[in-house]
Amino acid sequence: MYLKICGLRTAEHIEVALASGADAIGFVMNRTSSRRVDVDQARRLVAVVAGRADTVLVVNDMPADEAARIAQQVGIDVVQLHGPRYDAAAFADALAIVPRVWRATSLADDPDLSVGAFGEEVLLLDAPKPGSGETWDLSALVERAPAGKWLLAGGLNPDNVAEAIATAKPWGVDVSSGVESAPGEKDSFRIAAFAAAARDA
Ligand SMILES: O=C(O)c1ccccc1NCC(=O)[C@H](O)[C@H](O)COP(=O)(O)O
Repeated sequence: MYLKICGLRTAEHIEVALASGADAIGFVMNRTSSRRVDVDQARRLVAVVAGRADTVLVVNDMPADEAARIAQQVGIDVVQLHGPRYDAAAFADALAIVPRVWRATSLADDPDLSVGAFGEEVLLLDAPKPGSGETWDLSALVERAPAGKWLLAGGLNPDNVAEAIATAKPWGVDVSSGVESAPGEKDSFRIAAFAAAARDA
């Protein structure tokens, strides 16, 4: 079970996530997010990860090519284009700069659940409002879960992730709010508990 912990902003919580078995560390560059980091912060945090996991730049209000250039500049492995504003041309713009792009969407926004539809390496299926901690009805996935590398996200937490995995049978999971003690404030114990619950699912 591939595990992404998203919205990290401190070396302390990156180390906890890595020690807990995280395969990916997400950094958010969204103007209004409580988890946002700037380019200099991202550069420093990438150095903390030091190749021990995939690093992911998460954007939804920035042009795809700008996000790709930032990722290339600071050494982030993956660009996660989040939401319906990113069409096939946007993915092509990003892929012309970096080799690894992920597509994040919701069932409401995009009925095309085929991994790779826009050249993405991984498809992330999320609640309609990203980073909100809101859960969504996974029953629609029981018959329509995609084949290949896809991440389940949206309102996951240490208490519900095992059931979510059993229901949707994803390739991996992604979490942000569910491992926080307050908006933007990651909680080491919840990170470890989430990772253990996902691993044991
Ligand atoms: O996390 C954010 O603040 C955010 C803001 C704007 C666009 C995307 C954002 N996060 C994307 C992610 O990959 C989150 O991990 C995912 O939406 C799950 O979030 P949560 O429901 O809080 O676990």
